Amino acid sequence: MAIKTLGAKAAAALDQELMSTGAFSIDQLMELAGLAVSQAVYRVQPLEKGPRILVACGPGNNGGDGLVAARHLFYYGYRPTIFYPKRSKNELYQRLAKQLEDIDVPFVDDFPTAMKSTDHIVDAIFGFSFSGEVREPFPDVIKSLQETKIPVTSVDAPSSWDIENGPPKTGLGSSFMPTALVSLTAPKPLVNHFTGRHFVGGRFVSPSIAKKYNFDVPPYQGIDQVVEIGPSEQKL
Ligand SMILES: NC(=O)C1=CN([C@@H]2O[C@H](COP(=O)(O)OP(=O)(O)OC[C@H]3O[C@@H](n4cnc5c(N)ncnc54)[C@H](O)[C@@H]3O)[C@@H](O)[C@H]2O)[C@H](O)CC1
Ligand SMILES: [K+]
Repeated sequence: MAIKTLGAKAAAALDQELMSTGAFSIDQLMELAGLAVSQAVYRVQPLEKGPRILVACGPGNNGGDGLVAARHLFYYGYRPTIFYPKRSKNELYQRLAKQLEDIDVPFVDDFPTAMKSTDHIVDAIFGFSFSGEVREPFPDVIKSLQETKIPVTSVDAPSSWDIENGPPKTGLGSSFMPTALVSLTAPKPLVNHFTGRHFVGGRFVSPSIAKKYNFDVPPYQGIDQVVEIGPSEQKL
């Protein structure tokens, strides 16, 4: 089965549709997206492989997914730490951060130092609204992600990759290949350049919406919020 992809504009339109005619709130979508990410991390980084998870959060909804995933991971028994250098004033993100502070999940300012004592990294910096050159304060973070040997799970997109065209041809991000990627709702065209473990999550898309946007709802099993897509299915 070949997987169909969803471009950046279509992904944003689909999000809007879920929140308008679909009657979902952003909180609901983000909670389900973050839950899916936490389940993918549980598979890539089982607790016995090390419980310390550093979650790098960007300023938008991709970062919000990271905050939600960190909370679920805490309740699974992991020890998350949050790097969240550009905190949004939006009330939703403030509540997500407070929920983590209330369970004593640490927020750190120094990413390279935090990397020295983690077993896994979640890249929730940029998702489908990323474009152009990476701006401050994130270039150093992307550089660290592309150089590290610590496994990285990226949320929706490897941060710094172009949503349609994948990694930059040269320079920052050009050799960033995360261990795992969790595509939310549907894979974006960048997956054609991705060679790691690929999960699809976001088990809230109705059959009619999937049909309208011309992608397949993956075969979720049981109570799973993610499906791992095999290499043969990656090829378009
Ligand atoms: N469909 C779903 O299943 C859901 C997906 N969700 C997640 O939401 C993101 C998309 O969120 P959005 O807020 O639109 O944008 P991003 O988080 O990707 O980034 C926007 C943020 O980043 C800044 N920015 C953009 N480009 C740059 C740059 N070159 N340098 C620095 N900063 C940049 C921009 O200014 C914004 O502040 C999607 O991928 C999913 O992860 C939702 O949770 C809902 C359900
Ligand atoms: K990301």
